[in-house]
Amino acid sequence: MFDKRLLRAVPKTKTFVMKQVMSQWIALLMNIVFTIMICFLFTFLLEKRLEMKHLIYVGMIMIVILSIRAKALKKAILFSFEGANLVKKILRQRLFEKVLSLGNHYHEAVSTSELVQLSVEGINQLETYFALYLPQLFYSVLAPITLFIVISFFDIKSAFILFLCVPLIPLSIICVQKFAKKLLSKYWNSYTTLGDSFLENLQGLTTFKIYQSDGFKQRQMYQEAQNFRKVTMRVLIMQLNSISIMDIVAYGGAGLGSYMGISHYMNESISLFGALLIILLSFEFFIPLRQLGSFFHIAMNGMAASDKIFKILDIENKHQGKEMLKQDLLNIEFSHLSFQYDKRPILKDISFKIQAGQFIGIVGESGSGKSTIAKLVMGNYQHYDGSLLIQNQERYDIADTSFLKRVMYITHEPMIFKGTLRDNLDFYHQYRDEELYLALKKVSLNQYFKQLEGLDTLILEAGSNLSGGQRQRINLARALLADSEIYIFDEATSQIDVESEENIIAIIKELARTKTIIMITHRLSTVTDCDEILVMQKGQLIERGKHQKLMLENGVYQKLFYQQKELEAYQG
Ligand SMILES: Nc1ncnc2c1ncn2[C@@H]1O[C@H](COP(=O)(O)OP(=O)(O)OP(=O)(O)O)[C@@H](O)[C@H]1O
Repeated sequence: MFDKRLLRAVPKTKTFVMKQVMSQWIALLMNIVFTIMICFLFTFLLEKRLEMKHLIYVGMIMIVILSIRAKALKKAILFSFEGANLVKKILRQRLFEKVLSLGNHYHEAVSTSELVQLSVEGINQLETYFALYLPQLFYSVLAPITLFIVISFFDIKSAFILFLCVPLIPLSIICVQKFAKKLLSKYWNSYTTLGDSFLENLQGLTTFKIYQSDGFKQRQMYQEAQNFRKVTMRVLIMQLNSISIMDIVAYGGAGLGSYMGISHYMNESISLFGALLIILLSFEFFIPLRQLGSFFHIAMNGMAASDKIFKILDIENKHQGKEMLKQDLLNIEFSHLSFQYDKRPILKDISFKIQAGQFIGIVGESGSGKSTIAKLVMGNYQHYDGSLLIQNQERYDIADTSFLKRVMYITHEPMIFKGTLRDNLDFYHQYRDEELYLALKKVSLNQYFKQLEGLDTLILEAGSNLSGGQRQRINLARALLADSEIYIFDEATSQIDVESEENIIAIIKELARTKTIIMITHRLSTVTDCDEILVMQKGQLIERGKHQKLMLENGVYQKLFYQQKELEAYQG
């Protein structure tokens, strides 16, 4: 009935649960005393023995009892709130740390939308598990035992019968649990699938509109939404049915208790006071378990989410390199390196060396493995054969923190955030305005932004108020400010206007005088000045050398170069 792993995941929560149970128990004791006082008053009233002094004493005791009860309940709510907050904080932190440890390739293990749904709604649902269900579970054991002891002083038979009925509720919960677990797992799958499609369809809405397939996508999503609705309804039906069974047990049991109290009074085996107490307390007997049943269904939903959360937490971490790089310049050496994605060979026996300060071009047909080379250098993948050395140390042994602050990876998808231009250029607000303007000048954007609000110009989400070229130039200005040792440009000039492309290529060539540059590109005309060009084909390094040398070789590079020249002349 409770998930040990969840408890182990947040051990500190035990204290809050225990404190909450104790507060609820104190409230129950006060309830019992309150009921005894009521029974006392009624008995005296019915037996015509009630006097003013009784009313005053009982009234005073009741005020004290009610104030203690209110305080205990307030404390219980407070502990529940604090415990829930702790659980949410710790679980979200653990998920966040997990994603960080998986690195920038976390989405290969878990989709972003699933992660968002689990860390927001999934963990919220777990709040009910820790704050309501778990304390109620312990309280539901403690409360009937306490009531059993109290009632047994007046009528041991009734106490036993009531006590025997109590396990019927947990039994019905256990019966439902197995079925509910499967159903809730389906519910979460359907929920995250819908979330994935929603996010993807929203992002691709313009593309669907252009291809006039938005109607088709809408129908697909409608179907997924219908599936989600159906499974939600099945969950609700299951919950309602199970609550109805628990109600029958609870009210049936309380009715039985009342009947026992009355019949034992009628055959004079108990006093009027005892009979009244049994009738009133027999309802108390079942309330905690009945409430447990209601919490159980919401908690089950949280438990289903927790299965998914643990699945993410269980993903094997990337090997964390610990070696720190020396201050010396960084050389990169691939030696007989082979790499596979899902057993599909992508790079085959690659060997080359990049000396610090060199300008290297990597070219080749689409899908030949160029970006994979860059990603291996960035440490995104570690399961390669052969070796990849940086300063003569294996890449996977090097601490990312030590390497990544000395290398910059610029792709054709610049990440631009909502905020000011300054926020986008300078995340930590560490540069002076002159430095920021100098970087903007290098990418020919200073005049443009000066006409607007300068560094305070507001940039919309994903840079939607900028052109593709402007976005990439801001990205480049940010990279220039970082003043890294190695710059990797991966198709950084594709998908932008000619003016921006020329500007960026000129900057890269200027940068190549002082930095190590790896330029991955389709456009061979941009790598003619390189110290070495690596030509890739189907995962193999088939040609290498300077432009002039490769042009004399009558190979793939030369062929590609002339093909592109011809195409450019035709377009021009
Ligand atoms: N995450 C991935 N999982 C599985 N296969 C992948 C993954 N990323 C890339 N690939 C495959 O690896 C091969 C090499 O991809 P890579 O991106 O390195 O090629 P590329 O030469 O940079 O291509 P392009 O010039 O089109 O960018 C491709 O066949 C691609 O389908």
